[in-house]
Amino acid sequence: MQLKAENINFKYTKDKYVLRDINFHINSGEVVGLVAPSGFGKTTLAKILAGYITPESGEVVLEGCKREKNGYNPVQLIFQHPEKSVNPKWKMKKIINESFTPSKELIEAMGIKEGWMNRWPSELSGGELQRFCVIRALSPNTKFLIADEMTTMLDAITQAQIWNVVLDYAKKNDIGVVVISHEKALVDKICDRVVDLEEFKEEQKEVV
Ligand SMILES: Nc1ncnc2c1ncn2[C@@H]1O[C@H](COP(=O)(O)OP(=O)(O)OP(=O)(O)O)[C@@H](O)[C@H]1O
Repeated sequence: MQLKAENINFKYTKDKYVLRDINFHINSGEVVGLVAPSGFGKTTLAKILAGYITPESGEVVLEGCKREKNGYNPVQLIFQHPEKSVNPKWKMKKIINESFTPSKELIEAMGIKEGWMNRWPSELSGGELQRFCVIRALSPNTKFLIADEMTTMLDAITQAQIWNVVLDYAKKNDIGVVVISHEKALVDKICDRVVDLEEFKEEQKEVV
């Protein structure tokens, strides 16, 4: 299976392209880094790959898998700030079971404590909450995972624990993982290959 973005052009405002003729692909089971300086459009490309926003031109193709319009999204996106991606009016028990029931082993490996299940999102730390958001994205129907600065706000131990679980799960389930991070050491350590958006820089020009 392959997730592919071809000749992507996108702009938020009419006078400046954020993405210009961008090509990107990832195969099942691959771990691919997506790097570039701040503001280069990494998050924008992540949202396009996940189908959250539509490019002005170009195409995103998910080869070998059908995307249901109102069904589960096989391309899951995890953001840096977990508090923005959970319903504050739901308790953690409901949040973690939103799309599937994760196994006890997975919950334990992620370091989630039983006592957290009855809490509201506002009663957990950022690292505790992010563990829920990561597990929630590891459904059997997930084919690709886009981790957009997923562990940037967390301490080194929590970061390592979460990545160990994600990479182990991805390997066992043949999931492709896109790693968006400013942490070069992390990208170099876990990625099979790295795509640098800066290499497309020459083509990201102001529209006259
Ligand atoms: N909703 C929006 N409306 C207008 N401009 C936006 C919007 N979202 C992002 N931008 C702009 O688009 C550009 C790319 O933003 P994006 O978040 O994709 O970059 P990034 O490479 O992920 O940055 P960072 O590494 O800082 O997270 C930035 O100049 C940003 O200001």
